[in-house]
Amino acid sequence: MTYTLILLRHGESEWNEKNLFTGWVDVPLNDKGWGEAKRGGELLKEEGILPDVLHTSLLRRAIMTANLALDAADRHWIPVKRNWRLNERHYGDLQGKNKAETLEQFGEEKFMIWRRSYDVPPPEISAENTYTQEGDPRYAGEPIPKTECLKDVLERALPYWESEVVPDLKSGKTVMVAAHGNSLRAIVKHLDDVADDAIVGVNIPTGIPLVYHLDEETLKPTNPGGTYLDPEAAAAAIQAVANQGKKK
Ligand SMILES: O=C(O)[C@@H](CO)OP(=O)(O)O
Repeated sequence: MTYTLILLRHGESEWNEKNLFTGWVDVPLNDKGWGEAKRGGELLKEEGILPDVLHTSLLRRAIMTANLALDAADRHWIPVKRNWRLNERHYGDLQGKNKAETLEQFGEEKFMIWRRSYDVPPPEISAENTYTQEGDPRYAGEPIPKTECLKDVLERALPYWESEVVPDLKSGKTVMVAAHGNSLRAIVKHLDDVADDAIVGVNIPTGIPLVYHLDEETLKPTNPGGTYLDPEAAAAAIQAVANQGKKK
């Protein structure tokens, strides 16, 4: 027997469109993102892969994507758990900065290390930065990072995975996790045992459900890498995410 897990990255956001580093900044979906989210839900319905429980981050682009997708799949009524541990990677001082301009300013090597390396975080955000999350009530009593590398994201996402997601999977529920490019890369790294230096090449497209079937004993995928419900669209979108530094 296998358990079913659906990973869904939020649809395109206003800052994805503007090519800005986003991180914990709570930006809304754009019109394209709304469409992607609905389409994601339609794909779930067409394939008959229907979530029984939803886990989301505390950011509206993931929350709205899940709402729109579940509505399209007639699963708007399922229980929801939200947690900051599923938030996007905190992008430190890069939050709000243009990706192409950052690449130009610092060069491709540093840009790629900050963006995709496993264990090198971008520079820390200062308390005066407009895009700090200090004082945001949704994080009251929680440690707000000043920056994070993917390793940090994995270390804070894993306790939530183990304590909240795994029990839902083990109870036989089809679990949907609606989150972000880098928090989902962390989960994919964990599931697929992706090596630290290979995770640099993993990009997650917006709004296309990625379905994993997990062995009931090991919780490891019987379909390594997962299965995108629209593989053609996913391949094109993965390339677009990889190229993001290159467009203004
Ligand atoms: O800006 C961000 O927060 C993330 C996801 O959109 O970007 P990147 O793909 O560059 O890590």
